[in-house]
Amino acid sequence: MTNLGPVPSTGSPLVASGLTKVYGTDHTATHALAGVSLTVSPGESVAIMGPSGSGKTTLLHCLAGIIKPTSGAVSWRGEDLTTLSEGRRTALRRQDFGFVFQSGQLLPELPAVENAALPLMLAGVSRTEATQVAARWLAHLGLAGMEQRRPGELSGGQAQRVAIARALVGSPGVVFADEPTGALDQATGAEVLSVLTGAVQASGAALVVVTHDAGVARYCSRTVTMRDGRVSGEFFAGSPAQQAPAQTHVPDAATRAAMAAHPANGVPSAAQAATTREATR
Ligand SMILES: Nc1ncnc2c1ncn2[C@@H]1O[C@H](COP(=O)(O)OP(=O)(O)OP(=O)(O)O)[C@@H](O)[C@H]1O
Repeated sequence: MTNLGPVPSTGSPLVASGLTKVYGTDHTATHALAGVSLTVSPGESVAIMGPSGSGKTTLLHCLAGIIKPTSGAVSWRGEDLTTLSEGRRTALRRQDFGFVFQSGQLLPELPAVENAALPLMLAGVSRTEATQVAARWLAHLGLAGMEQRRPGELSGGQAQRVAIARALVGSPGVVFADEPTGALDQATGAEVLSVLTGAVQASGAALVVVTHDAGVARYCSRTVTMRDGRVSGEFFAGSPAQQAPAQTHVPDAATRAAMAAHPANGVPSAAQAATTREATR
């Protein structure tokens, strides 16, 4: 489980069906999800976009088993996350999923390599082995020589690379990223997205990324747009939205913005991503 290297994208998809989520009750009720069905296949990268309040983070949290939907199911490797106990969901999240958030997720007192190694140590891997694997991921992500730096001694982009390493050390089936570039300037954000998608692809995991950044479509195999708690559009890398098997066929503003940012030649390979990293260093 601790080898670093390409892993075949096999296994079962993550399947959400008929998700609804209502926060609060009666007059305070917010219908954050109003019936969302989504399948994330092994190895694919899905960007979730849409206006503020459209339900993107709520969807991500339901898919990842962080919160339970009000109704609907999330099927993963033969289990329905929505029916599991809190303890079992926590264990499954640690074992099968990786997470990258906007910022603030690293422990300030730990060096980069130990921050990246944490999921393995929590899973019972020895400190020596865990830090070796983490160091290999840090090197793969362009941070060789920075293993002993604490988060306060890293730039925002470097800190996000440590967070990406941490999300990947445990060989997760799915990596969930919520606004991973939200705290970064545009150039650094693009670089981090390139690193994130390239590394997740190299690991064989699937990626679900919530973002406001239309440029993210450049790096993902599929973009799903949301509005008012529903999927409002969907398109695939290299395909015009009109040809995609979308749930709604009229692309909304977020879809059009993402399409406009999409290059004609589709998703960059891991090698291209690495080239981008080299070029931007
Ligand atoms: N814990 C909560 N309690 C009550 N309402 C919530 C809670 N979390 C989210 N909401 C509401 O649910 C709706 C969807 O929120 P969500 O955070 O999923 O949207 P989003 O698309 O991710 O927004 P943003 O882009 O601003 O982060 C919003 O109206 C929000 O105010």
